[in-house]
Amino acid sequence: MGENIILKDFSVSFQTSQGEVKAVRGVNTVFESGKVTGMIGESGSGKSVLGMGILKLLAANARISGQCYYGDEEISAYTEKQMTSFRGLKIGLIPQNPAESLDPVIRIKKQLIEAVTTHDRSRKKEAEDRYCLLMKRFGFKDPESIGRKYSFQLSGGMNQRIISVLGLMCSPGWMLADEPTKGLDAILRKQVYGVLREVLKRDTESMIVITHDIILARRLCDNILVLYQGEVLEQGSAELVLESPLHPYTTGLIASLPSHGMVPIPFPMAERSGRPGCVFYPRCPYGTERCGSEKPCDYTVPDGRKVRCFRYAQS
Ligand SMILES: Nc1ncnc2c1ncn2[C@@H]1O[C@H](COP(=O)(O)OP(=O)(O)OP(=O)(O)O)[C@@H](O)[C@H]1O
Ligand code: NI
Repeated sequence: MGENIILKDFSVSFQTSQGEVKAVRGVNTVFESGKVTGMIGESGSGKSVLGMGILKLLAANARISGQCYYGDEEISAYTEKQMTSFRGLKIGLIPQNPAESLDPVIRIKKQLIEAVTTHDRSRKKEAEDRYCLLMKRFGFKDPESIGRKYSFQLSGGMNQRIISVLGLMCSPGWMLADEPTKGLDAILRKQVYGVLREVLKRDTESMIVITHDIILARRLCDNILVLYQGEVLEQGSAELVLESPLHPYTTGLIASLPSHGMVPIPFPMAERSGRPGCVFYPRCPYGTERCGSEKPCDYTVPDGRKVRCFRYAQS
């Protein structure tokens, strides 16, 4: 069995000229080894920052507080040097934008081999074998001829598959996939979904998937985290969270899906803004005076979910 990834009061803020932006706030969760955990939530809710925060791949103005553990190891305390050998080896990344993640002036094969040889030069032969095996598995019948090309000579779908191979080159126990289907049409979405399924079947059983695609999340994930303004408002089994949501925000998110009637979540009420309480209070149909003045914590309900809402507080 592999290691769990554990976050304790994990927060990320950015120092900007307009002041501090709190992108991720007080996240407590366990990403279970052997399971697929999905992160969902509106644009700007902090999904990518949380994912990249685990790998410490954040802009220079970012500040992390709280802890991130990989098993017993506190990786949030790692130096950049330690982090460099950790990334790729333990957690492979399928990043949001494949085109930006491949170097346009280095041939495909060279880049992919280097993913292994930067960690250990003696593994060149092994890397070559793995390259061939993975490329074939991802649908490239002739890995050598594709390997001589540059990323700009390939289609978006091909680059997406190559970036998945890149993430898998070092055989990491974990994969982190950031919006693997963003901006893709239905056919490519299906292809990427197939790739993730394949990765899960053959390479790693532990995965974090960031997505807007709730249908993908329902199909692929065992567990779900629901983010809103940098906070995890509900977490638990994907089936429970997506089929019978508890938090008013999750309920709203599901109801706003085309398949569920497209009922939008209400706009924030101006008179409720700027209060110190729950982040969702300005938009919440159940908001009470207490919600405006006090922050709820993560309440565990009998089915095992954790919900950050006073409606689920034990008396
Ligand atoms: N370098 C930065 N400096 C300042 N703010 C930042 C920086 N990077 C991200 N943010 C802010 O952090 C918040 C969370 O961003 P993030 O990219 O994690 O959202 P997301 O949930 O992944 O959205 P999307 O679904 O659109 O990808 C946003 O408000 C964003 O503007
Ligand atoms: Ni994102």
